[in-house]
Amino acid sequence: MIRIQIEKTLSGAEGPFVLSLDLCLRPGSFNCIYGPSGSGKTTLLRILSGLDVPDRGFIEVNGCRWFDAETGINRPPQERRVGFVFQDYALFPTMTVRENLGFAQQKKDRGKIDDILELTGLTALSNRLPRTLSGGQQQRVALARSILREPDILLLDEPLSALDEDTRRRLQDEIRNYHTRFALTTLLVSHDRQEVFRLADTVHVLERGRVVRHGSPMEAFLGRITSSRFSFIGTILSIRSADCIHLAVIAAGNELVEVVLSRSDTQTLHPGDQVLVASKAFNPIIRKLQPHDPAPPTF
Ligand SMILES: Nc1ncnc2c1ncn2[C@@H]1O[C@H](COP(=O)(O)OP(=O)(O)OP(=O)(O)O)[C@@H](O)[C@H]1O
Repeated sequence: MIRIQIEKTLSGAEGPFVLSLDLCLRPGSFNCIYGPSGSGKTTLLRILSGLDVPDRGFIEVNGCRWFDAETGINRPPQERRVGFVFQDYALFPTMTVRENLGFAQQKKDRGKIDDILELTGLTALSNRLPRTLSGGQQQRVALARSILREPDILLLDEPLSALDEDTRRRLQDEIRNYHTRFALTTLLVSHDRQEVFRLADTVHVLERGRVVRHGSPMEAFLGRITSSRFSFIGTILSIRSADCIHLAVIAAGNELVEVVLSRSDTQTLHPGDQVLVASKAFNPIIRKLQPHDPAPPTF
């Protein structure tokens, strides 16, 4: 169990505010911190990894205090078993893939590196330098490196946000597989609701340093546990008028859909807005796609 009870005053763009958290992460759980820019998400990850220090509180990992403001305990980063994956990969540019992985190990264990290279599909790339790899391949190396450390907690700070949609999806599946296979306790920071839905068991919605909602992604984002309604979250790409109606083109994952807007919607909605598209009377026909099926049409 990981218990985090901390406070830290931060200097926000609109003045100081307090990052004040009381979180309990179950072993093997996949947790997400979701919130707007500047709400304190990265600071939490920095505090957990020992790169930043809270003003008050404690962090306890599997019964061991990593930080305790009262007793003065503050384990340095190298004594915390943390795997940290950033958006920008943070690989050593002059080291090969294998050397990057070897650097993460305290006791060099070539067999284990071979296993993880195999598992992450990196064996054929093991002697390449990071700059010769695609973004997705580099991030796979960063993930492999963080798993090799056998972390008590895996911290993922918007790890996929620089990648294209297809690569993101593939790596989301891989992250979830590694999380399960290595029985990791994972804390993901993400801006992306679809990513949170795909990956997280529990989401904490952070606003100006405080958790304003938490629960399953369904509970936290939609305020309900189950529903027969059809709904998805997407981003408005454009709004146009055709004859007497207004139409919004909305991107949901890789798909584009066109939705009719009411006149009042056109005054409050703008391109770039994230929206929930829902239909109460939805009676879909559903069929499993086969490998030989053509790609579904986009509208
Ligand atoms: N050590 C610190 N002391 C005081 N203020 C800080 C410190 N570290 C970060 N801040 C401020 O706290 C606020 C939150 O920063 P943080 O990077 O945690 O936000 P975030 O939610 O991760 O944002 P983004 O999504 O844009 O990365 C920012 O205004 C930042 O300038």
